[in-house]
Amino acid sequence: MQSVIKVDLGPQSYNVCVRSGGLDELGSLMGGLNLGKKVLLVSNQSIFRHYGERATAGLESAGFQVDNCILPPGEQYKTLNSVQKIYGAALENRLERSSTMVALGGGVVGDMTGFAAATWLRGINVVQVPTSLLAMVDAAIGGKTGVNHPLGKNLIGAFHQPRLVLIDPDVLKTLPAREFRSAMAEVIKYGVIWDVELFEKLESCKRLDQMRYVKADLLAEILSRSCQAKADVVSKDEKESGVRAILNYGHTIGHAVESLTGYKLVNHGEGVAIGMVASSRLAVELGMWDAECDGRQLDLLAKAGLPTKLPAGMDVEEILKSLQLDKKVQDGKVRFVLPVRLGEAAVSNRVDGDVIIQVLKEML
Ligand SMILES: NC(=O)c1ccc[n+]([C@@H]2O[C@H](COP(=O)([O-])OP(=O)(O)OC[C@H]3O[C@@H](n4cnc5c(N)ncnc54)[C@H](O)[C@@H]3O)[C@@H](O)[C@H]2O)c1
Ligand SMILES: O=C(O)C(=O)C[C@@H](O)[C@H](O)[C@H](O)COP(=O)(O)O
Ligand SMILES: [Zn+2]
Repeated sequence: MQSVIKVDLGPQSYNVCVRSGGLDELGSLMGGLNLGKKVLLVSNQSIFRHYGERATAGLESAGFQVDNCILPPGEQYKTLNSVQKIYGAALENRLERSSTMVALGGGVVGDMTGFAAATWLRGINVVQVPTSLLAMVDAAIGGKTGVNHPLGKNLIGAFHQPRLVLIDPDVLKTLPAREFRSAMAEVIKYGVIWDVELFEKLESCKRLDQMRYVKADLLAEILSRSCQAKADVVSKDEKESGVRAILNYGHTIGHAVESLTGYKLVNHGEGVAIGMVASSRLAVELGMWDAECDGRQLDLLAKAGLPTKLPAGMDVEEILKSLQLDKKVQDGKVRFVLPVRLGEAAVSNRVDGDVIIQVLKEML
């Protein structure tokens, strides 16, 4: 599998390179990009155990001087405290303004490394080497970086575009099944908001809950269509002043569920799946989207093995409070991304609290 997708942002443009076995070529691909000599490779313990040696060897053979910073795995560590550890490693290894941080990992490593790179010395280079399907199709592309606040998801962050995104799909062979399922939420998201053909392809696949049931050609198509959708949207609106907000479909309620469950019980993709079910129902209530499409989305999420109900015991009033921390809130009013028709979504501020409560109660 080999393809290149361009994120078109004028002088800040970069490529998303999809290459089987590409991990070994990390150094040579970075070699032509004027990225300085020093590299800080940031990863987590389990990913580094699998892939750290190969990434380091490739970088060193291309002439880079490599140090590393290994963090504990898990969304609960997506904190300023972990970023402080990256700063510590940057200081210890004397990273310079021309140096580069390389994120080798899932979205958690990617978001934190991107944020550390955005802020260290007021901004140094970052290269994203996503290892989870979710990070490949979404998190590594587009330059949103950041960490969680104990009360809210991604409340601290910056836009900082990578210089290169290198996807080696071969590393997915070690990805746990639950993480494959979570990523399918973001893939289905692209189908609903942007790419109706992708949605229909997913519908035609019998099993979507584990990678081994998905044919290699469909997996390749899922990967490239998703990266293309993300690149298209980001290229139109880098900093979410318009159309980019649709990438937040399912995230308003999803983020609330993630943070209220302590970033442990429900992972990102699962939160997004729950949020997509809720947003779709809200859109039906508002007469914006038909019940048949709502049903098709629900079936697809269920087929992918994703949750479609709120976790037991969740307090609807607490969710409502948490929604106020969403970054799309404008003049104190929560705004939702709602589907309009398959392949199209829009931001709405017409959703009243009582309808949200009704929909959430039905999802308990
Ligand atoms: N910046 C963005 O645009 C954006 C987009 C989507 C999601 N995100 C963020 O990404 C995060 C979720 O990302 P995620 O789902 O990758 O979670 P994650 O980074 O926690 O990775 C999930 C788990 O899979 C493991 N893992 C990753 N790759 C592996 C591999 N190849 N082999 C074995 N294990 C592997 C990780 O160690 C971790 O335990 C959330 O914090 C979310 O907010 C950001
Ligand atoms: O790239 C975007 O824009 C997105 O919204 C993609 C989302 O999948 C992603 O989870 C993002 O981190 C959410 O951003 P936030 O601004 O709601 O924190
Ligand atoms: Zn997301």
